[in-house]
Amino acid sequence: MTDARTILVADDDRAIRTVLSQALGRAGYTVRATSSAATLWRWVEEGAGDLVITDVVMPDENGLDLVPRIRRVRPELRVVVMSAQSTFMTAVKAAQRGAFEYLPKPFDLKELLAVVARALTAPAAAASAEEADEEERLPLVGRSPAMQEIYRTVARLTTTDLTVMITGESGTGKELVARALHDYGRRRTGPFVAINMAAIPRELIESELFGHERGAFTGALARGVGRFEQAAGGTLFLDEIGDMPPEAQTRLLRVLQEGEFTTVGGRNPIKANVRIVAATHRDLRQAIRGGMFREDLFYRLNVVPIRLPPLRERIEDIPLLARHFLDRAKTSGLPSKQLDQGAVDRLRQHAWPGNARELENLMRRLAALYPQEVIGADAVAAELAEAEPLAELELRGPETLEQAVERHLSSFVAAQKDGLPVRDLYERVLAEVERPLLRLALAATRGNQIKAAAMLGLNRNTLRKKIRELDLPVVRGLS
Ligand SMILES: Nc1ncnc2c1ncn2[C@@H]1O[C@H](COP(=O)(O)OP(=O)(O)OP(=O)(O)O)[C@@H](O)[C@H]1O
Repeated sequence: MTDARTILVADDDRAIRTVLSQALGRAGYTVRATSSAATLWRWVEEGAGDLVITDVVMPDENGLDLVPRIRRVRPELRVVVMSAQSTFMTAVKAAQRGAFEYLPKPFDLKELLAVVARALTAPAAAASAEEADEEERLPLVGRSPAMQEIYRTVARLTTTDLTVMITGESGTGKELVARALHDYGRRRTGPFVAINMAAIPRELIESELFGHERGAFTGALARGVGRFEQAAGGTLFLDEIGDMPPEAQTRLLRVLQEGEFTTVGGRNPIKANVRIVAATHRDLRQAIRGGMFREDLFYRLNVVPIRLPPLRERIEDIPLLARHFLDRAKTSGLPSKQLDQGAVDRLRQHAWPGNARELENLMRRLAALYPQEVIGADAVAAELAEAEPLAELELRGPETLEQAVERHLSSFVAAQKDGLPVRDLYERVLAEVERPLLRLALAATRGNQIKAAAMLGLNRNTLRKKIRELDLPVVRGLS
């Protein structure tokens, strides 16, 4: 190492200044620490320091506001922002204003030292500090360490166009993260176009994605613009990518490799100008092993993976999320409600197989159905029990669903003479289960597909597709 690098630290908390000075000093750096933004600014203007570490909330000025000013006068001077207000917006603002890194407090000293080392050695980027004064509307809620990690990743990605693959169980917020990547990213002035692979008939996916020429197939009466073209200059969100049929996968791979595409039935290549964000609740590695998903496409899409943890792995987020969903319910016209401590405790005990979406639906139901303003544990327990008839059903009765299915299947297999039964057995058996299940859900909700989808824990588009595939009668106007 050449002569010691100097680090400027600004934080109004003396304890933090001491800890940082000691840790950085031990690591061989020279440290100048102050409690005020004004002093930090003076040092910066004087040309002192090789790196800045600043807190956000200081008595005289907000550390985040200082970042673009520092970047303007000394573009080479990197700034690391620390904050105890570890919300999504702090992370995003820090990134958008040109901070090198954002550290939610409390942080680990080892992590801090690693960030400092990177900040002092990373090659200069051509990033420009851009100020965006978006209102404090939090698109993503939750302060668990797992969500903090996601905020940091999303924030870092707002200054790039890298392809992102979001995985997570249904209802964990994959679409929300995709939107945040767009809304706070470089392409935010362009369109955000979403396409759900599970909701479109397989034979139409390619034309939906890439468009088609007039007469390209029966029914193609006019030229159709595909989502790739619609999303030009913006973001294309490929939802349920694990459900993409093989031919479409091959075509998508080619587009990603070559940066251009042709419409179905067309000849002239069109330049692709989209940022791709893909999402799936499936285990794609398993799909690859099973020959259902192309490995080369997976690696093209999985440039930056983001894994959204299920809600049961971050129960500390439940109170904040519940509050957030009650507020949302109120904005959409439902009465204002609060949860008492018992209700919150009851929420924490639930397993949340439907994740944030299940919690959101529950909060809407509570807001809509319960007259009292403060909701207690009993109401929550009653609604949770109501929402779980299937789980209970399986435990009750002389025969479980699984046993019944097994009994039917065994006699079916035994009836096959040489032991090797018909083709498509898997699909056929699943359809046998899906058909009555969907029929029941539709009957119970009097044909209301939105409610039936919520009851089943399915995406509305997925339900619609299944109704079509299984040829179920659609009864309208009942509700
Ligand atoms: N961290 C969060 N903060 C606030 N709202 C959230 C959060 N996570 C999820 N939600 C809300 O929960 C609902 C479900 O989220 P979303 O549709 O993004 O899930 P998903 O993972 O895409 O689900 P699926 O795989 O079933 O399509 C949405 O209404 C979303 O706004």
